[in-house]
Amino acid sequence: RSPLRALYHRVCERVLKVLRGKVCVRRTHAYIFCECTHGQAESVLASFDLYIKTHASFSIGPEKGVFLDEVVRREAPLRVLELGMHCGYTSVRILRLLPTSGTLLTVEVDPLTAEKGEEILLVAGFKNSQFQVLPCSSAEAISRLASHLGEDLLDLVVMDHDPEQYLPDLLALQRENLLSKRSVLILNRVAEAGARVVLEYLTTKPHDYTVRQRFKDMLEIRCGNSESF
Ligand SMILES: C[S@@+](CC[C@H](N)C(=O)[O-])C[C@H]1O[C@@H](n2cnc3c(N)ncnc32)[C@H](O)[C@@H]1O
Repeated sequence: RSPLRALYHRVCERVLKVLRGKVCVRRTHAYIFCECTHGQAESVLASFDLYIKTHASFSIGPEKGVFLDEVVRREAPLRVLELGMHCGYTSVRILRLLPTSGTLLTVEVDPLTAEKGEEILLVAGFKNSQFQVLPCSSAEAISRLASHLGEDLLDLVVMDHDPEQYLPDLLALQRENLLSKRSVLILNRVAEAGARVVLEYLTTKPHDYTVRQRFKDMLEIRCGNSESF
């Protein structure tokens, strides 16, 4: 495709995105459900990636997705908590890379979104033994988490729900003793004003948290200082 034609396509995609307006959970779900090959996680992700070119979306998208993939591959986490599932894009990315005995607990406050997101995880071919959707607020989910995890601790926590909740939820995870010195946190949308307090907090705790890497407005944070890596 010539550079001029590629530019024309990008402009058309942008225009369509603006004309179609706000993020719509039902529309996203219907598109993915119809376009993807059922049972194939990669096809579900490809459909999401196509959809977000021409529709408003909350999905982290393929670039930050690759950053997240790299962390999941490296850490091979057994217990993962995701706060803010939305339609399940990030959940599918994580689930497809988990070790066989790995499980994902994913939290979504909006009941309709939680239902539609769960359907997408099933469409992608994952089983209820691999994931659980908690249709409640992050605060409620964290207060009940110990009963889901038993003796286990969280290896990976992905926060992409409400940046104003990142700090209260991190403090709640600490209070409930759900994190270890090897836990990894991924925080998305840290450029938003609401995330400022959590970033300030992290800088006051250099022995407890280390920012390991950043991609755009997504951060990887390791619990513990760099000597414990
Ligand atoms: C930006 S979207 C997440 C997108 C997702 N990471 C992806 O890539 O598909 C944020 C989601 O978090 C949910 N949410 C917002 N506040 C929440 C809270 N306090 N607890 C749980 N979910 C919340 C919203 O309803 C929304 O679906």
